[in-house]
Amino acid sequence: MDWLAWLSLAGVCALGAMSPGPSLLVVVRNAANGFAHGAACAIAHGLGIGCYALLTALGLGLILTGSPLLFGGLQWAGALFLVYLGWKSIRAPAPEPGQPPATEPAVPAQSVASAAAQGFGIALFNPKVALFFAALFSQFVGLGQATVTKLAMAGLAAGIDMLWYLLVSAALFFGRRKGIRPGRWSHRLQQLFGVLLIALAARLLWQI
Ligand SMILES: NC(=[NH2+])NCCC[C@H](N)C(=O)O
Repeated sequence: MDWLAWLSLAGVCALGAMSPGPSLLVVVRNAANGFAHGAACAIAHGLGIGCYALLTALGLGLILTGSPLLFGGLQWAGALFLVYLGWKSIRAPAPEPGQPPATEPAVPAQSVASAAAQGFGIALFNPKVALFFAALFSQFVGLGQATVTKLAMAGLAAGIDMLWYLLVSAALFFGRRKGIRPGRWSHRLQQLFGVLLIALAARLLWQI
């Protein structure tokens, strides 16, 4: 993989982590119990993402060596799914001006360990994550690719997710004190995510 491929992988992972969904909800709800809860949830979520991403990269590698034809089919299905995700992100409705962002009730006060368990659990059971990594990695796994490359891909995805949700927890903790709220920028980021996903899928067409 060249540096451009690594860069686009990192960009899509970052925007994937930033897009709203069940994982964000779980981190936000746990962060409402305090920074330690949010951080534990974020770190465990990142670890869950790492396990998932590694299994997906290794699995795709096995499929590619066993049946290149099946892999080709998966790669196309993955590209179509990325276009679909991208389109949905671009078309996502903007928040109404002046409307306060939905505030999530905190989960009932519980231990930091239980916050971590929730983070790990949602990474494994969030259906968006499974499809996302299968589609994304099918665009980057190649024949004869070293296992360490796949490990690095999974590590990159896990690290980015972890960092993002740690930032979210910190922003919620400090922002709540200062009364800062996430604004329109999250909508713009989501649209940028959409464009990047479609560009990535288009790369497959280019390679033929
Ligand atoms: N890189 C990823 N797709 N990470 C998983 C998080 C997905 C999404 N942000 C959610 O909250 O559900």
